[in-house]
Amino acid sequence: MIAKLDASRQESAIQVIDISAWLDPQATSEAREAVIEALHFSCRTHGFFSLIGHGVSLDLQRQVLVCAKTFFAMPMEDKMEVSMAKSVGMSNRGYEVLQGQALQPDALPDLKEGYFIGAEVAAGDPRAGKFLHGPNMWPSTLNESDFQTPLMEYLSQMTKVAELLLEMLRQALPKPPPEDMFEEFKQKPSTNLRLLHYPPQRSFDERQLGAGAHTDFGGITLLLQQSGAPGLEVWHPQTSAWIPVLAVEDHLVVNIGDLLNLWTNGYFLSAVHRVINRAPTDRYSAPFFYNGNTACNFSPLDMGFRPMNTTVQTVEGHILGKLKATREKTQNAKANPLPKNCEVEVQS
Ligand SMILES: O=C(O)CCC(=O)C(=O)O
Ligand SMILES: [Fe+2]
Repeated sequence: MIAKLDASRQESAIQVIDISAWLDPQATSEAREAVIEALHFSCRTHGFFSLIGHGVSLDLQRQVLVCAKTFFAMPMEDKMEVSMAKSVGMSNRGYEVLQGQALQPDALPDLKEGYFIGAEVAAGDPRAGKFLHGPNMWPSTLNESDFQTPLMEYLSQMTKVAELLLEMLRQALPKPPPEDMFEEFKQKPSTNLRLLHYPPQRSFDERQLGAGAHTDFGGITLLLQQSGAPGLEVWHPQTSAWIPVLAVEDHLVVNIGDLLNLWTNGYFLSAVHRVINRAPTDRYSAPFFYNGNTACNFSPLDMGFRPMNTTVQTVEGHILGKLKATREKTQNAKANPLPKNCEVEVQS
């Protein structure tokens, strides 16, 4: 059952956090401490916040959204030239067709199409083809300087912002763990950028969403939204309400993924979220996922507030386990098919 949007929360309780004090060598320790406190609050209440003062130029952010519009406006044959089916092994690169993903097992396939790139791992590298590692696939019809260059520059800048956030999040923990907590995790990290396009939603079927309700499996996500084109909603279990997240220019929406939730033994929240494009116009967004070194071992920290789960696993094992569980739920949902007029084939 999909709950109704809570209109009284239109202003959104998702906090705006300005981290410029962490990029300014002249900033006072009080100013830096205030940022840590704000992060602590947001990661304990929603696991979501809206980031400003991140140092990424507005021009580059706009270029990324232009890249998304340009890519999705191409003829289908040009998009299929870089179809994900052609990507190396489990690298997860390239184009995913509309309704090619079903993030919510009991809903219809997502009303979105996507194009995925990540940290470049050459075909000859021993990691190529392993989960989330491999060469990017660039459409031959687009100019390198207009497409590949800004996207790779953005990926690189997002990686730096994510790593700065990790350090701040470490300091936001009540008993800050050792400084090297994320050292191995940050070595050759798996990073992914997705360009997404959500056409206007015309279906009145409540199981039709742009992106079904889900949590992100990795470490941390930084989302660029087209300003004035909202659609992202965060589930707030305490009030059983979907909180809309505003789409404001220069704001990057950050959320904690399941990996950091588990690593902090549940201290930082990984919130369920979804997207519905209720507007009559197209919506474009670009989430960046920082999954860290997929071979890195981690086990939950003792936060002193709930029983410990001491299982040690790799980042890859964790994410693949999450994917497997979602696939199994989807299979179960398929075993109880939807009414005929709602059936849509899920493509993998
Ligand atoms: O497009 C958005 O606003 C969010 C997408 C998202 O949650 C995801 O890709 O994990
Ligand atoms: Fe997500």
